[in-house]
Amino acid sequence: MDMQAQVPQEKERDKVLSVRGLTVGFGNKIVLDNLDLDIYRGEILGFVGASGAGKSVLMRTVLRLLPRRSGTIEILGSDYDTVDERERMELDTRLGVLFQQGALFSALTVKENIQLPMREYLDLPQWLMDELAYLKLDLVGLDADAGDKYPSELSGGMIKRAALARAIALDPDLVFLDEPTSGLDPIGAAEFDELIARLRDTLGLTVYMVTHDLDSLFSVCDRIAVLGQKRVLVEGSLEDMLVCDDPWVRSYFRGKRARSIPRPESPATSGKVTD
Ligand SMILES: Nc1ncnc2c1ncn2[C@@H]1O[C@H](COP(=O)(O)OP(=O)(O)OP(=O)(O)O)[C@@H](O)[C@H]1O
Repeated sequence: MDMQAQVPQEKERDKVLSVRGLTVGFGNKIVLDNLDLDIYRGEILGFVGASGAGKSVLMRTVLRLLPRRSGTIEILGSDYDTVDERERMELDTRLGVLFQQGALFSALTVKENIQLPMREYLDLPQWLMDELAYLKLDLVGLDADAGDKYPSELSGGMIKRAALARAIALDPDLVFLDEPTSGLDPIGAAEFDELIARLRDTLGLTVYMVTHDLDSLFSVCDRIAVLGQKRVLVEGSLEDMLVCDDPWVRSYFRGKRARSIPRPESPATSGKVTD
């Protein structure tokens, strides 16, 4: 038998999220119109776009926090609309989220915040949830002591790390990070970027990162998608962004702010601008 014939020459990359024809609006205002987006396993996707373009709306819609007018959303190959309630809960556990302000509950300790998703979705004894919470704290570079503190007792950087620990509480496949480095000083932001890259490497996480932070885009993102004109206007590598002729992309990646950031050696092909 010809074994060669059984091995696909080019296996399609594993999609963790696939959005097709997504339209979202509020009243008369359409924010996203017929948008398509894929995220592949193990990548860090940086998602950028002008303020008000709809980055948060897209993230919240994918998380089912906002209704959509049309379109399909597949998580790990399953369509939310066609699975039953049990499978939907299972899919929810495969996603982790870090909202922009950290969004920890102020009346709960860090450990209790991390354990919230465990209480909601799993049925585990307290001692095991404690062990897991300490494991997550360690993974995000926080000491065990931080577990007993309240959010108000933490620095901004520690709050981000604690919120990340909660986002990975259920060992998700895909984490959504909404401007994770906003409010951090450049060193804190660079350390947080390194942490995200490390978690991707050690846990095999896939990361969807909404960001305005050019340093993050230049240092940790494998692929960049730009939201504009109510859809994904252009997607590709950083090199693709640097040679893209769209005016917003050009001023964002090649404007004054970007000048001090080291450029890759050789820009490759032009970014894929979608119709
Ligand atoms: N719940 C809502 N009701 C009505 N309009 C909304 C709602 N949420 C968002 N919008 C509108 O949708 C548009 C996109 O908002 P969104 O917050 O997604 O932008 P963004 O790209 O995340 O911006 P930024 O970078 O400033 O955070 C804005 O015009 C906003 O006013």
